[in-house]
Order: sequence, then structure tokens, then C-alpha cells
Amino acid sequence: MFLTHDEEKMCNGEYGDTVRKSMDILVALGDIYGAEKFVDISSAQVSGVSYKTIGQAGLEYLEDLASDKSGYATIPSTLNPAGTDLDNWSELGFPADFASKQTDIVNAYGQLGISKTCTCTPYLIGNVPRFRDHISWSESSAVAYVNSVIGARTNREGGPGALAAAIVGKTPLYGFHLDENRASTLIVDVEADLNGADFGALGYAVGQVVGDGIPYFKLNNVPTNNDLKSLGAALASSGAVALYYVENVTPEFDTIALSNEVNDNMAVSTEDIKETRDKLSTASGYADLVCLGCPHASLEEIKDVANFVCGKNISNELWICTSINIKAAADRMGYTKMIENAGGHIVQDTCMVVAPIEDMGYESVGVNSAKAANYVPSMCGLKVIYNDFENLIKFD
Ligand SMILES: C[C@@](O)(CCOP(=O)(O)O)CC(=O)O
Ligand code: SF4
Repeated sequence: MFLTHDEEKMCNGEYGDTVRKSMDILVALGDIYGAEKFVDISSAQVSGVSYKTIGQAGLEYLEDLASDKSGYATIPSTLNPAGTDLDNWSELGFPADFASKQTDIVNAYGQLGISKTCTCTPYLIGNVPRFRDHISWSESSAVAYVNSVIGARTNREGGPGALAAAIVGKTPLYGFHLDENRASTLIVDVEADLNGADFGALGYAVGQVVGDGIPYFKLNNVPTNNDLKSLGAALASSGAVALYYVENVTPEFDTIALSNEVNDNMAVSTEDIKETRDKLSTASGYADLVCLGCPHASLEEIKDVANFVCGKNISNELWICTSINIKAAADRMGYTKMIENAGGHIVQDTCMVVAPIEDMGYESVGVNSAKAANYVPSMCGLKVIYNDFENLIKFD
């Protein structure tokens, strides 16, 4: 890999040990993937935050890096969801020993200069790259969104790679950073009219077929940003999708998307969507915990749930997961009160997959996210029911 004089100094430790270690990771990635040089980036999004997923070894690695005090994030950078609501963990029933480890992890990231905003939808709250910006993001659903809906450029980074990029402010130039690798590989004709959880089912079904390719959707409906958030998350979880196009909707659908001839096609019917929806559930009836907000909920999604539950009594447990910022906006709008008065909670910083819900007495989880339906059984060992939120919430 070609290195500038300054990049060589970073590699030689002239900017301190944390920068040197970060360059080691980035140069290794660049060598593996055949990058010719580095590119400057404008944003980082760092996964590997929950104590459930990185454990004691991850905590010690971060504390070690932070204690050196020789390297800090040089660009706007946010964190992926943590394993607890960082402020209200006790009221919500999170185990105290887990919460304490979780706080230590987030504090170590904070000492490294990463914003302690823990969310998988940073594009809703201020970590918002511009069209064609080079960035380094690691949450797979956020990668799919930012590449596809915003048109920024990122690979599906791992947590350590994104952290290293946040500190150095650069990433190796390869893969999805290059226009030549952003052409679509599969045309998807969607014959079904889609609503709500259908978008996740579509993403799940197509992700299984396309793998790490780039699907190009022809839809009957004009999707909302929330629909695109669900679609991309599902594509990135059943497949390894980093980028998709929707005809007449997402940037570059009429330019880069079709710059190579696409020979693969698939059609998705109403019956396919129904079958996929059914397949995503491993239980029936009502779940004891309904957990919405995968990826983290937008204010509009919270508003819809608030209006739906207002004035009623919810008899299963309800969490709507989101960022601290959207929670604050929901508080001010009165949505939080409406949901709490009905017996539900807005839970910030965490989610049903990275929280230790399997240790909190729950057995089945109701979700309207195909990504969550895919991961809750494997990462939490719990049963899952996939449906629109209106069909998951039970009232007295
Ligand atoms: C499942 C996921 O959304 C959350 C867990 O990731 P992590 O704990 O931040 O590494 C990660 C991903 O899909 O990129
Ligand atoms: S599992 Fe869903 S809610 Fe949790 S971090 Fe991933 S996308 Fe966000």
C-alpha cells in the first residue's frame, strides 16, 4: 500500500502508540483487500459496544487503548447500541453487574473521543454523512442505509477497523469506496404491494439469495425512510448486503447501479412475502416482551406506537428501542408519557439483540423487524414472533 510521509510517521509511532496500533489494523486491512492507498473519511460508526458481545476481553482491550492517552477520534464518531439503557438500567430490570461492565466499556470509548451516543441509526441524529462522502461504519444495517439511501461510501467494517479509522481519520480505499464495485448484481421485481413488516420480509428473502451482492429493487410502492431502514437491515442480516438500490428512489439507481449488465433476476410475489413472514416466527400467540426499534426507532415510528396504545392498558411488556436523542424528542412531544401511561417503555442506547434479555426472565419476544427475528433466537436463545406492531401488543 502506498503511504504518504505523514502516514509513515503514524505507522512508526511518531504520533503515539494508539495511532500506531490503529495504523497496524488499517494497513493490514488494506493489504488483505488490495487497497492502493488511504482515503480521508468524514465519519465513523463503531460497533462492538455491548458487554454481551465483546465481553471482558473487549473491555480490557479498550481500557488499555484508552489508558495510553495518545490517540483520540479525529472525526465525528458514534457508537453502536450498548447492552443496557445507560441511564435507566435499574428501573428496567437490567442486572447490576452487567450494567457496571457496560458503563466501563462506554467510558473507555468516551476517553478515546468517540461520542457516547449508542445507536444503530446515527443517520437520524447528527452523524449524517453527505452524498459520496467516504466513511467507516460497522453496524451492518447502518452500512446498508448510508450506502444506499444517502449514497455515502463505506465497507462493512468490523468494530476494531472502524475504531482505528475514527482515530486516524482515514480508511483503506477498496471495495464499496470505489464506484466500479457499486454496480448491482441482481434485479428484483417485487410484484407484491408492501406494508409495514412486509419490507423486512422482502429484505430477508432477497438477502438469502443475493448473499454479498447488490440487489436492485423494482417496487410498486414508494417506500418511506422507515421502510428502507427495515429493508436494508434485513438484507444485511440474512445476506451480507452493504448496498442496494430502489428504482426511482435511491441515489445513483440510474447511473452506477446499472453500469454493468445484470444477468440475474428474481421475482417476489405476495405469496413469497406471506411465506417469509410466517417462516420468521418460531412461536405463535403473544410474546411476553414486545421489542420494537430494530434498527433504532425514528420519532415517527414512536409516534405511531404512542397513538396506538394511548388510553389502553398493555398486558405484555413493551420496549421501543431508540437513541438518547430520539428519546428526548419523544419526551418533549409527550409520546413517552403516552406509552408509559399504557404500561410500555422507551428504552434508549440498547436493543433486544445486544441486551441480556435472556437473563431478565423473558422467554419469547415479539418483533416487527426481520433482522431481530433472525438474531433473537441465535443471540438470545429465545422464541420470536414476527408481525406488525399492532398485532404484537396485547391489551387487558
Ligand atoms: C447485530 C448487530 O446489529 C448488533 C451487534 O453488534 P455489536 O455488538 O455492536 O458488534 C451488528 C450488526 O448487524 O452489524
Ligand atoms: S440488532 Fe437491530 S436494534 Fe440491535 S443494534 Fe442491530 S440493527 Fe440495531
